[in-house]
Amino acid sequence: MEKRKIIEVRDLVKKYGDFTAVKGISFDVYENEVFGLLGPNGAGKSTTLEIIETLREKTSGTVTVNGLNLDDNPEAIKQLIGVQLQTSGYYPGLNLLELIDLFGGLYNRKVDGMELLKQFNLEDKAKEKYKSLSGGQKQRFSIATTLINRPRIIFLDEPTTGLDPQARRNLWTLIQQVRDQGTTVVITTHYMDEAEFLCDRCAIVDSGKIIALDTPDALIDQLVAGGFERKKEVKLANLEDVFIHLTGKDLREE
Ligand SMILES: Nc1ncnc2c1ncn2[C@@H]1O[C@H](COP(=O)(O)OP(=O)(O)OP(=O)(O)O)[C@@H](O)[C@H]1O
Repeated sequence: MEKRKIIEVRDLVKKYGDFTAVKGISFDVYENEVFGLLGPNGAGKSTTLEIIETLREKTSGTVTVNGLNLDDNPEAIKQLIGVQLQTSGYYPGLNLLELIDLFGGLYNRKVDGMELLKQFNLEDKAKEKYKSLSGGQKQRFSIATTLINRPRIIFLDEPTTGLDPQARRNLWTLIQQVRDQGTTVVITTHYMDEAEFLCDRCAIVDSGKIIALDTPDALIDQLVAGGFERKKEVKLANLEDVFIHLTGKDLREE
């Protein structure tokens, strides 16, 4: 079956003064996939994401979201997307349920806050304040809030930075569940293990250009077909496997 394009980016350029951060990139995101923008610090991932999210002006190029041109329909695009709010938006006096109600009100949506918290394993924290949560819980809450306006697409900028291995794996599973329930997910990351596990397709961005774009498997196969071999013998497990084996898969933060 032909996959439907939900985001189309063509020849996107972003200049900050004399510096060109994004140098004419083009890519499509298909409906219902996890699409990753991978790259080192400063590659232009966040800039690209923020332009599609209507949060940053582009210099040139075309962005289309669900058939809507970004130049003509930014407000309509905002209705279709879910973005992670800055933590400064989490009023310190409110608990998680109250925050969800507040955000729902901003979007003019009635939200079942408890159900949303349950989906992200946070039901026990409903009456807690954001600042009392662990790092993993904060990230889970932040991702939960992207779903409040029932968006078609959510954008997650480095969602697992700073989390321990259990919390990262837990978050990967939750992100896949969000996709499986029908939401397209666009993430940025510079963790290749994360991209390999989580992304259906990914674009590797370097110095403002896309230098490769495919499924993780296809990218690896292309490298191997070109004669690449790892110098070291591949071990059957790595140090993270040892860590998870010894400390268990369960989240520790509760
Ligand atoms: N407001 C700005 N003014 C000037 N330069 C900027 C601005 N925002 C970003 N840049 C520069 O543009 C380049 C791309 O930044 P961007 O944040 O998009 O990269 P990134 O790939 O998301 O990196 P990171 O992983 O570090 O977040 C960097 O060199 C950055 O210094």
